[in-house]
Amino acid sequence: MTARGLYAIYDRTTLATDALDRVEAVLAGGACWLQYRDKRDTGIDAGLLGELRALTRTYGAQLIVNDDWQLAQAVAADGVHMGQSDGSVATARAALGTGAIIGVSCSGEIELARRGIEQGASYVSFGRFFDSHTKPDAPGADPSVLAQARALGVPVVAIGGIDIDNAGDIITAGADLIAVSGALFHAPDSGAAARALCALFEDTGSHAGA
Ligand SMILES: Cc1ncc(COP(=O)(O)OP(=O)(O)O)c(N)n1
Ligand SMILES: Cc1ncsc1CCOP(=O)(O)O
Repeated sequence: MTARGLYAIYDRTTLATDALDRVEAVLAGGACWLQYRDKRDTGIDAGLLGELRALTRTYGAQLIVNDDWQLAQAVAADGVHMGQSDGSVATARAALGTGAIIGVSCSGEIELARRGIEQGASYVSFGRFFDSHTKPDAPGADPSVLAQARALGVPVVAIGGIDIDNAGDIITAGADLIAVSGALFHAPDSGAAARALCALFEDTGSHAGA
């Protein structure tokens, strides 16, 4: 499993339609992980999740469900992303098993990352690093936390307002994966945006402190 590259956040909340053509373009453009995030109160769209599962399999990408490990299990996703108020990481790990990807939100706090890993998290996510239209009220983080987090021994994810102009700096600062929503799914050409972000990983081989 690749744990370096583009982690696409498919935020159904901010899209007017399913935009599955954009999902496919982003996966064809090289995204290695895709997260399903939906903060609407419209109930679970099993058909949509089935489409995401099929598309990620076609392109060899990992499917991650935000917030809800039971839903991740029900749709045979590869993992779950858990915020600090989404329940126990240890419980999710026990239910999903050792092979599941489990991520935890750490804002800008290395101590949250340590605690998440102790409980079974397999990656840690920091941010928001820049202004985000998707989640404007997310707490901010300083990029220096990414270099610190590399010592923890799990993939380090960066999120929040990342786009083609700032992603290189965030990768250089220590991110293994850049989690991106708006700059992919609200771009004029989602496939071109994905290809450009993925290409940064070829150009940016080394990390701060590595
Ligand atoms: C990769 C990644 N990192 C952080 C978040 C934020 O998750 P959470 O804290 O659960 O907040 P919401 O996304 O639920 O608003 C994420 N989704 N993905
Ligand atoms: C879910 C989330 N958590 C912190 S920032 C963010 C939004 C990411 O989306 P964008 O790439 O559009 O800022």
